[in-house]
Amino acid sequence: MTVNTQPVAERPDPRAYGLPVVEQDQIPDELRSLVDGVRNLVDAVSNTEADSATLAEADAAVRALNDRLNAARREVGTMVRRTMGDGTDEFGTITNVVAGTTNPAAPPLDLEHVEGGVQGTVTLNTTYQGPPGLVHGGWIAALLDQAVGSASAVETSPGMTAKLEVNYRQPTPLFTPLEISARVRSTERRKVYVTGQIRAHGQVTAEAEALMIRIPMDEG
Ligand SMILES: CCCCCCCC/C=C\CCCCCCCC(=O)SCCNC(=O)CCNC(=O)[C@H](O)C(C)(C)COP(=O)(O)OP(=O)(O)OC[C@H]1O[C@@H](n2cnc3c(N)ncnc32)[C@H](O)[C@@H]1OP(=O)(O)O
Repeated sequence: MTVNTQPVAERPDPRAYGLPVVEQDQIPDELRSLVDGVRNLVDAVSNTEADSATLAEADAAVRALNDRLNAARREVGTMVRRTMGDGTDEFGTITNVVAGTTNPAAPPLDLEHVEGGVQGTVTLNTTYQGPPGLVHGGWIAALLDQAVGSASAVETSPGMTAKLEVNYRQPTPLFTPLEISARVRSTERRKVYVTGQIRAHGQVTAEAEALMIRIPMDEG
């Protein structure tokens, strides 16, 4: 197996695949604020014990807003280009369910490029609950999938997850800063082997081994 974690200079431009690209810093502040507000709304709706009249009023207001916002929608597959801490660019779908900038269903996860991979911190509320007070195992896998995919993309080039094995070592708590990290371990042709971890209070709660397959490019 060849070990080569040097960044690949040639990166696919999503525009070449017919996908629109939005620059991260061109997303209006009003939209960022709305995303944050709706994230809080999801948490509020999930946990409310408000009376029926209040619920009916909120329901009508939300439905009216849906109609207004749906009057102008982005294309499915719209990508966002963002700069990861050290100046490295990353493309991702703007609605990516784990890290999409405009997706209120995505936890506010910003991964930064570090030597050999990525890392970031996220705190999850009850929207991501599985067992009482704990993060759902599917979301733990989703966070790790995003981290290994992102590490592979910035250290080599973008790809798809072919295999993801998750070990759940300890319960992962809600309302606690979680450190997410991933490192590229080795590469072999289009195969990229990546490991990932989630830590709470410095202890590993979940870890993953993944195989990413890079999107084929003109490299023989
Ligand atoms: C277009 C846009 C351009 C811009 C791009 C920007 C993108 C964003 C970038 C960055 C952000 C990153 C954040 C994302 C994170 C989340 C990722 C996900 O959730 S991905 C969704 C879940 N995964 C799937 O749905 C995959 C479904 N499977 C497939 O599509 C195929 O099976 C695929 C692509 C994985 C492989 O298919 P093949 O036809 O391309 O490749 P073959 O020729 O079969 O395999 C190549 C090598 O890999 C091995 N391989 C393939 N699959 C394997 C497996 N499951 N286990 C072991 N080896 C496998 C093969 O044995 C072969 O190895 P040998 O080079 O011959 O040694």
